[in-house]
Amino acid sequence: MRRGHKTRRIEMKLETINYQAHDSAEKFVQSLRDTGFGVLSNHTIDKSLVEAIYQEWQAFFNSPEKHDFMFKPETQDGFFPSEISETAKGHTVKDIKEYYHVYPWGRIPDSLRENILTYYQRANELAAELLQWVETHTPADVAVNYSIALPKMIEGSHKTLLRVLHYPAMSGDEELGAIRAAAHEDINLLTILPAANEPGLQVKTKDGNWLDVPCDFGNLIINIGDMLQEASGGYFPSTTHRVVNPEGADTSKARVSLPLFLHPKPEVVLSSRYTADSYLMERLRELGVI
Ligand SMILES: O=C(O)CCC(=O)C(=O)O
Ligand SMILES: [Fe+2]
Repeated sequence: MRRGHKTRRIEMKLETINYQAHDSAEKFVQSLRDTGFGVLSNHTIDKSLVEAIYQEWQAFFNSPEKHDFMFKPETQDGFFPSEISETAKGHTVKDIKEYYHVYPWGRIPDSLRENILTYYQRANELAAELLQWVETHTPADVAVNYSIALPKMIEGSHKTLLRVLHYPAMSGDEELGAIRAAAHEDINLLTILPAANEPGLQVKTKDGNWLDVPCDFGNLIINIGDMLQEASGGYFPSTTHRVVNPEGADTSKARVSLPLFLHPKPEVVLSSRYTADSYLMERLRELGVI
């Protein structure tokens, strides 16, 4: 799947919302409701910290040291090489990516600890605030179904996952049909993602077109995952997205990105059908990573 069909910009547009504006909460939640995505500028996450993380982790992925941190299937922390990385739900070809799962309790290379854990903490603080925005702007008839307040669901959670993703430069012998990240939905409540160092992220609109997500460096991209869709009875849509391959001169460029997947504590009730734990286990089995 190459970038064959043109991205159209008509029916839907992702507005960038100024975090500092007086009506930012309302606008942000409206954007999540309409598109599954919200893009924030002027937020509290330091650009230079993100830049430093991109650089030092790119060097880590280019070094053989990564193999000393091979992930453990029981705990899911550590390095996931491209040979075993995800195949998106409903797809057969693996994504062209490798990644590292950072948990504060997990293994992290010493030289990378400080920046990544600082980021983990700051991004989680902002995330709690954004979940409060969502809570405040959820209609009462939807909010009655939240088993506890949304920010409470992630408070003290050991499951929230920071993934450092490395999409290598294209080698030319990628598997036919493989892309950097095939179309998928995220599993968790919300995903917080600083704009990556290269473009490629696209979101699927209601009428099936692919739209580029604004990727100005310094933007923060937030999207709804399946757990929030489940907890809100479908009011907040978990929107399909993907990362397309670069073309032309850009094929020689690697891409690094840093999604934080907010996961509730395992015992949190999402709906009459699922707890956070039962939901996650079902999805990880489908992904073939457990
Ligand atoms: O790399 C990106 O920009 C997005 C990655 C993503 O969607 C994911 O890992 O779930
Ligand atoms: Fe995703």
